[in-house]
Amino acid sequence: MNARRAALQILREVYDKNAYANIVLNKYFKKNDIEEIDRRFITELVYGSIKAGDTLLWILRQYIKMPVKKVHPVIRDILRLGIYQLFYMDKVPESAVCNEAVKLAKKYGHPGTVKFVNAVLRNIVRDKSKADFAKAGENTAQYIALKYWHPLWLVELFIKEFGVEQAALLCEFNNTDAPICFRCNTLKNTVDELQEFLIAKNAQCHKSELCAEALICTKHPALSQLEVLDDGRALIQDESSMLVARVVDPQPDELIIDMCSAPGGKATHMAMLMDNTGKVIANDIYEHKLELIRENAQKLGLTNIKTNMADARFMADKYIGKADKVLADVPCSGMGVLRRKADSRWNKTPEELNELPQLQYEILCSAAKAVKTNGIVVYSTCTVLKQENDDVVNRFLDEHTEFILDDVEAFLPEKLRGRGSKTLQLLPHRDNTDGFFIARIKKIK
Ligand SMILES: C[S@@+](CC[C@H](N)C(=O)[O-])C[C@H]1O[C@@H](n2cnc3c(N)ncnc32)[C@H](O)[C@@H]1O
Repeated sequence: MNARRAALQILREVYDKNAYANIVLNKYFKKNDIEEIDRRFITELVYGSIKAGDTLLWILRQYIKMPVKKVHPVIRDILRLGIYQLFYMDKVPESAVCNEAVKLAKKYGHPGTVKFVNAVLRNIVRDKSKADFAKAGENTAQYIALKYWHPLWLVELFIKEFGVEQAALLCEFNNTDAPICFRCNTLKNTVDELQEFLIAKNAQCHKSELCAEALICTKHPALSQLEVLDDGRALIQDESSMLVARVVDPQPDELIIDMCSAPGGKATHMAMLMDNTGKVIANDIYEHKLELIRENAQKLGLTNIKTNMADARFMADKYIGKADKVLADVPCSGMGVLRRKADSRWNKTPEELNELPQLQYEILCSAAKAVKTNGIVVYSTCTVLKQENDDVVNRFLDEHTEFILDDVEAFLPEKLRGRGSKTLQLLPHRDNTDGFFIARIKKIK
C-alpha cells in the first residue's frame, strides 16, 4: 500500500473529474482494505491539500519560473502533495517527502519531470523563507487568503461582513477539524445508553450544551463499525443543525411541512420530537434524495414522514393554510460549514452566491402560503452571510404584514440566550459550532 500514490489518485479524480473529495475518498476506502494508520495519513493528505488549494500553488509559484498553469496536471498534483507535507505536516521527514514525490514522478512522468519535481522540492527544503505570505502585505485580504487557505473574493466578502480581525478568525476556524455529532434517537434508546455504547467502542464523546439529544465525538472508530447508525439508534447531525427542529417546536399530531428536506436530518428530528405522531411532509426537488429520507425514516422507526417531490417555490397550492408549522431550510452557500467540506470554498463562485437570496426568498414566500393563521414558519440556513439570512427575512416581513418575527430565544439553550436578537446567528469562530441562522416567523392574521 503506497499512501501517497493513493492520495494522488484521489486528488486526480477530484481535480480532473470535478468529483467531491469525500465521495471519492469513501469509495476508495470501501474498495481497498487499508490499515487505520494509512487511512488517517491519506485522509489528512487529501483533505489538507484540497483545503490549502491556491495557497499551495502560490508557494509553488515562488520556486518556479514557468507559469503554474503550464505544469502538467499530474505533476502539479504531485507537487501540491509534496508542498503540503513540507509546510503543514511537521511529523513527516522532509527526505521522505522528496523521495516519494520523485518516485511518483517516475511512475507518472518522464525523466524531465522527475528532475523538475526533485529540484523544486529540494529547493523548498533548502529555503522555505521564499514562501513568505507577508510579501502580500500583512493583514490584507490577500494575506488572510494565503495564510488561511481561502479564495480572495471570499475573504473580501467576510471582511465586508465582519471586519478584518473577525474574518481572519473565521478563516482560521474553517481549517480546524470538526467533531462528529450523533443525534440520539430517543424512540429507541436514551442519550446515556448511546453514550455508554460509544464509549465502549473507544469513542471519546460528551453531551452537547446546545441540544439534549446530541453527543459530540472528538475521537471515534470508523463509522461503518458502529451498529447504532445501522439500526437507527442514532444518526449523524451537527448540534447546531439540531437547534432548527427545537425552534420549530413540533407538537404531537401536528402537520408540519419541510420544504427542502433531503437528506432528512431535520425532518426526522421533528418527526422524532412528535413522538412518531402527526405528519411531516418531507419535500425536496430531487427524487433520489427523497429515497435517503425514506431509508433514514425506516431505520429510525418513524412512520409519520411522507415524502413529496416538488419545487418548493411552487408546492404550496395543495397545502394552502393547512400546516401548523413549515420549515424552510433553504439551499444556501454553506458558508457556515466550510470546515466540514474540504473543497467547497474553492467550488463556489460570487455569481452563484448572488443568485441565492432570490431563490431563498421565493421558497420562504411559498412556505408562508402553506401555514395556518397563528402557525409558524421557520427559516434556516447554514451560512453566516447577512444577504442570505437577515436580508431575506427582513424583505419577507416588509412585504408580508400578516407575519411577524417571533423571538427564537424561548427555544434556545441557556448558553445562547440574552444576545439581544430575535433571530439566531451562530458564528463558527465565536460559538465553536457550525454557522447557522434561524428565524421564527408567526402568521398573525
Ligand atoms: C440545506 S439542504 C436541506 C437539508 C435538510 N433540511 C436536512 O436537514 O437534512 C437544501 C435542500 O434543498 C433542496 N432544494 C434545492 N432547490 C430546491 C427547490 N427549488 N425546491 C425544493 N428543494 C430544493 C436540495 O436538494 C437540498 O436537499
